[in-house]
Amino acid sequence: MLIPLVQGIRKFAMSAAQKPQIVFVLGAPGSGKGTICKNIVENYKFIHLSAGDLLREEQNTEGSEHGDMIKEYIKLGKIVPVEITCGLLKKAIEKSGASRFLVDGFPRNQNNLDGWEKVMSQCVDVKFVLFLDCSEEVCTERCLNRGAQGSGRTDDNLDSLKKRFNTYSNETMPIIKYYEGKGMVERVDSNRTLPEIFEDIKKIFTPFISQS
Ligand SMILES: Nc1ncnc2c1ncn2[C@@H]1O[C@H](COP(=O)(O)OP(=O)(O)OP(=O)(O)O)[C@@H](O)[C@H]1O
Ligand SMILES: Nc1ccn([C@@H]2O[C@H](COP(=O)(O)O)[C@@H](O)[C@H]2O)c(=O)n1
Repeated sequence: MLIPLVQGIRKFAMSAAQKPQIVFVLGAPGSGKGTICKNIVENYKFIHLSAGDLLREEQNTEGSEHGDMIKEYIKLGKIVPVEITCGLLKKAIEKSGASRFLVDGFPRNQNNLDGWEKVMSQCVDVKFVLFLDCSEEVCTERCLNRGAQGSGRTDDNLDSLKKRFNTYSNETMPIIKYYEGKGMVERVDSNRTLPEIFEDIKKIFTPFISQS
């Protein structure tokens, strides 16, 4: 049975001023989402929630009814149904009780977005999308290096990466464009070195924190 998303929603209902603030972090596989989120957490008061990490954790949880399905989806670079992913995110947000979250790798497709809006839009405040824009060539090299360095990920190989990039272009880019249309995207060129990227991150997050 899928995790019931509405479970506990009453407990989670809050006044507008108290709603947790969410920044979505999107970009191609290997664009640096996890690395840059870590840097943001070190410098600003955010909790980092990676949808991919939560799914990998669920996949490895003994007795999980979704484990086998998640394993298959990850290897094929396919997007897991939102009931599972949003359920994991919601549970982590509620459990943390923090006020600011970086939600990394979500929403990845229209199903993710619809499921999130249905269940979360009343309880949280999505502030903007941090879009890490990076070429496929650079991203592929980074993921293959990560695999060679022993990431242990089943999808850091050329075959899975091709599929992950197809999913990114066909399903995730339209979501980024949707948020762009709403004037909610902060784009950072993440082909560059980490110090260069962190300079841009500072320019986005310092004013955001001081205004919010
Ligand atoms: N700007 C950068 N320059 C060089 N290497 C980088 C840079 N950013 C990230 N890396 C390295 O590239 C690899 C992928 O980075 P990271 O895991 O942060 O990407 P990601 O977008 O979270 O990937 P995924 O979507 O596959 O989980 C890591 O090994 C990381 O150390
Ligand atoms: N919203 C999401 C996020 C991730 N997945 C699956 O996990 C894989 C790895 O994600 P990373 O963010 O760690 O690269 C991804 O390719 C998907 O299979 C998902 O289904 N939904």
